[in-house]
Amino acid sequence: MKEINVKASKSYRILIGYKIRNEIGQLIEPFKFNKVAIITDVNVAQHYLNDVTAALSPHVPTVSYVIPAGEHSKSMAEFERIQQFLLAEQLDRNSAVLALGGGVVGDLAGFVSSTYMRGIGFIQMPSSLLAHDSSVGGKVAINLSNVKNVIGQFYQPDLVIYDQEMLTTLSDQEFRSGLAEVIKHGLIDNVSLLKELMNKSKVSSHDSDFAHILEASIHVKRAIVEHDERESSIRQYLNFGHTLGHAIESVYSTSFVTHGESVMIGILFDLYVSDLENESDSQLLNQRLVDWLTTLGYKLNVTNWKAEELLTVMLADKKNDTQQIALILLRAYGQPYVKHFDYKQIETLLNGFVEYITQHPNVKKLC
Ligand SMILES: NC(=O)c1ccc[n+]([C@@H]2O[C@H](COP(=O)([O-])OP(=O)(O)OC[C@H]3O[C@@H](n4cnc5c(N)ncnc54)[C@H](O)[C@@H]3O)[C@@H](O)[C@H]2O)c1
Ligand SMILES: O=C(O)C(=O)C[C@@H](O)[C@H](O)[C@H](O)COP(=O)(O)O
Ligand SMILES: [Zn+2]
Repeated sequence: MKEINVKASKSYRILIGYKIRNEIGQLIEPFKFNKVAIITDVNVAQHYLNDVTAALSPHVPTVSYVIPAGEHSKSMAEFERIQQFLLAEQLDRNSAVLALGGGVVGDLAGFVSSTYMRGIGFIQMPSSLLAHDSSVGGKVAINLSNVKNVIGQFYQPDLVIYDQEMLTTLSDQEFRSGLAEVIKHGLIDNVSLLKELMNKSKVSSHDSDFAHILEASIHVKRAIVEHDERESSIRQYLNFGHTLGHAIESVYSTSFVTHGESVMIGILFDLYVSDLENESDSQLLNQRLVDWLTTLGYKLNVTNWKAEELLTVMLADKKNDTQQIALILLRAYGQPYVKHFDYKQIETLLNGFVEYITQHPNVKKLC
């Protein structure tokens, strides 16, 4: 079992290993919770709820609540239903919520645990690759209207338990979604991780170097969170690709686009703008990068660019200041900075990007 320690306002351990879901009972014993409510979604429940319940219940009274899978569960309605459940099950301040699932379950269950009785115990058991990002750092949230994560908190977990075996049941599309955040971490902070990834035409959880890649990616997140837990400065870099990415995720939500796939297009947009700002001959957004991402299966264009709707959503981004839209840009790989633009500038940049990406013959359309 590997261990990574996060030193934030609350310090906690991230434990990573094969089949460690079966050890969850012993692992949470030191916390002496009087009851644990497992929150999971239907897909994850089908694979892993029995195992986790069986491992927990000899150690602590355990109840479970299963939500529908998908982003629409990060809602006020689902938030309220879980709060009602905790109340009915008589959880108290010595109890804990255990999020067994991907980023949706983690964000929602984390927000519930941060608000129920003004905050109870919170254990993260990430089940998707993407959740190597979402389970670390304490951002918990739900969506409102079409704006992502607009109601939320910074609420660090007590413990993160990452059973790598659970990644083997992820679909290719969901794996690719999570890999986008790994590539993001490489681009903003760890160029040797990026180089290692770019030498591969396929990334799989069965790869011999996968554990190393996963840990390197978690370390990027850990280090940034430790430095700026509440996003007053460099934590914004973790939002690389997310200004447009979140807008794509919201505007095309009925087309089953994942978070990571949307963010990957947002990353290309941020690189496109970076190149314009840098005025250098070497292009960060280049044919090699586009070809590599296409080989990995990313679809980097959309059929019908709804520029006005995307811009409206971008205007509600949490990084904005007085209607100035923030983008995370790179001076070079591994050298991020933040720059604000007005609506008209972003509109022009987006039109230019659409023209650029549409010229690439092999680029597929996400939706
Ligand atoms: N809090 C943060 O710091 C942070 C970071 C990144 C993303 N996010 C949020 O995370 C969410 C995306 O997370 P996600 O991609 O994990 O989505 P998700 O939780 O919806 O999981 C993706 C899909 O995979 C299924 N799944 C999960 N684990 C599985 C497994 N082991 N086997 C089979 N199926 C499995 C789920 O049921 C779901 O259908 C978005 O809402 C995003 O905003 C939050
Ligand atoms: O942890 C962070 O900080 C991030 O920005 C990580 C992102 O990958 C993640 O999608 C996060 O949920 C975005 O947060 P938001 O504050 O932009 O809603
Ligand atoms: Zn993200």
